[in-house]
Amino acid sequence: MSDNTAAAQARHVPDDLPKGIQHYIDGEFVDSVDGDTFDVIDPVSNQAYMQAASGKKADIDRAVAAAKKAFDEGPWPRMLPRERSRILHRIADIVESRDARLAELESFDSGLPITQALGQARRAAENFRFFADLIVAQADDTFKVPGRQINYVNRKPIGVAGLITPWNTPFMLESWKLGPALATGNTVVLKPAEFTPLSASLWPGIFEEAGLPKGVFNLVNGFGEEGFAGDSLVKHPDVPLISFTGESRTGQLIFANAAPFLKGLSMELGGKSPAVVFADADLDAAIDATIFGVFSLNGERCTAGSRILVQRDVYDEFVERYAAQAKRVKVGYPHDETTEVGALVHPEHFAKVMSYVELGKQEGRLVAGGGRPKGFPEGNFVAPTVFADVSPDARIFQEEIFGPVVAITPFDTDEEALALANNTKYGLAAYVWTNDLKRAHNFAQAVEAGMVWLNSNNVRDLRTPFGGVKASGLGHEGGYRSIDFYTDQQAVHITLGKVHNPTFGKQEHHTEVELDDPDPR
Ligand SMILES: NC(=O)C1=CN([C@@H]2O[C@H](COP(=O)(O)OP(=O)(O)OC[C@H]3O[C@@H](n4cnc5c(N)ncnc54)[C@H](O)[C@@H]3O)[C@@H](O)[C@H]2O)C=CC1
Ligand SMILES: O=C(O)/C=C/C=C(\O)C(=O)O
Repeated sequence: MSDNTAAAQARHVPDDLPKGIQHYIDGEFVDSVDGDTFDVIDPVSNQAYMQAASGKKADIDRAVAAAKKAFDEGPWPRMLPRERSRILHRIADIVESRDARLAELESFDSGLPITQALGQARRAAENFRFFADLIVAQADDTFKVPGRQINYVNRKPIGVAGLITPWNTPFMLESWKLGPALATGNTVVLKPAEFTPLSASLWPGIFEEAGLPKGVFNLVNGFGEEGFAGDSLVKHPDVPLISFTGESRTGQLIFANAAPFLKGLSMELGGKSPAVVFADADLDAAIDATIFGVFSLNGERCTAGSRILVQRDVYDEFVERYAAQAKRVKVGYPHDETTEVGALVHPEHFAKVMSYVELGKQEGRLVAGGGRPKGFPEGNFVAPTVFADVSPDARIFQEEIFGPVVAITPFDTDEEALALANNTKYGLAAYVWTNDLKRAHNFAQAVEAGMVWLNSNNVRDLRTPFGGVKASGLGHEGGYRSIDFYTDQQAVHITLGKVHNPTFGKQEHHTEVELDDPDPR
């Protein structure tokens, strides 16, 4: 593709792009040991705009060795939570102060609309600030026990955490893991998604400026497959923890590869979440929220409400109004502040989403979109696409598309709505629209989803857990669940008074412990 194409002319290339993207190991930017690189492309022109270092086992070995040394010998795990918290707050301040630049780079690299990329950059700062506060507020359990014992929980950082992240909102999802892993005193090796390495290349500067000690944060770019960076991180014996966000089938592979090492695993995986609209719902609110729920972040969002189930009494009205609104969603260049849906991340992903759009034309009734939008002859642009009357066994009802494509299906009764909602291998999120309080809560109790939003948009307080059930994940991140994942909780039992030893082997009667040394409470 030449530079004269419409897309190449329309794209906005940020000033002062780095010359190339390197790894960052033990406080230094470095190339791959074998010198290998890969092309990084922008999704508007699909042209390579730079090269990134392609990490393999040797690079992961170097990064893990640096992180292990920083853990075994460095100050980070030994600092008081308050001291680490100060550095994390500084990181949050720096991220906030660079939000516009971060958004510009993220939007250019990933195709996310600039206004949404800005929101995600601010959410990344919030993640650091939240864990900076949480680690100081953390109260560990202490119990007074009969026999003048005290039992308490000693939380300890675990070691080198391997963090493997996807491309849909890269910087923010990296912060999701970096915040708690660092707050709790671990050291890390981050392996960002190969489609979108640009924003991650800003972490080293941010961390250095905030005063994070050398070796605590390490970054290895590259692919996930066997022998490459992701796989090598999972199989490294000195990495006891892997926190992974990505596709369910990648999660299964990582699970298997980590099994021989019995590693701690946190898995945030795919989704095909239902949005259930009952006839008594506030339809205006339900339509606005379900439009946002599947078309924001270009539809490349794990919690997308990509199956909308609508009660038959309002089905025709809903479909008509929904399609009309979907047609008004503004597709545009990612850097344009009025854009609501930008360009999908990569031509491979674009081809996948387009293949589902074509399949949908056989499996459902196309009522909006259906392919490349007018005015965008190149680049990874897909018009917001709506299929109605989709049967529950259709592939577009069952499979995660991860793009701006939604399937709408009618139902009659509450029982049918629940059965349809649960009729998928995934269980990440569910959204329910009804004005009947009992119905809403009963549905929430029964639906197979890690997160449920009732008459509500996808907004999560950082104290609540994020995670899925079934093929959508294993474990939860967020709030104290993240602190639990990134720490060992050692139970310590101590006797303060007289020790009541059992009399085994002394030919005496074996008696119950006597409380002759009363607890002074
Ligand atoms: N549940 C959640 O919290 C979220 C889940 N996701 C899911 O992420 C997916 C989209 O992201 P993708 O980047 O396409 O996922 P992916 O699974 O293809 O890749 C994710 C990361 O894993 C690495 N990887 C691939 N194979 C690996 C292996 N064998 N060993 C170690 N690492 C490996 C990749 O290089 C990348 O960094 C969607 O399924 C989406 O639902 C996205 C955001 C949030
Ligand atoms: O920060 C959160 O609470 C949610 C993030 C959600 C996504 O990244 C997603 O839905 O893809």
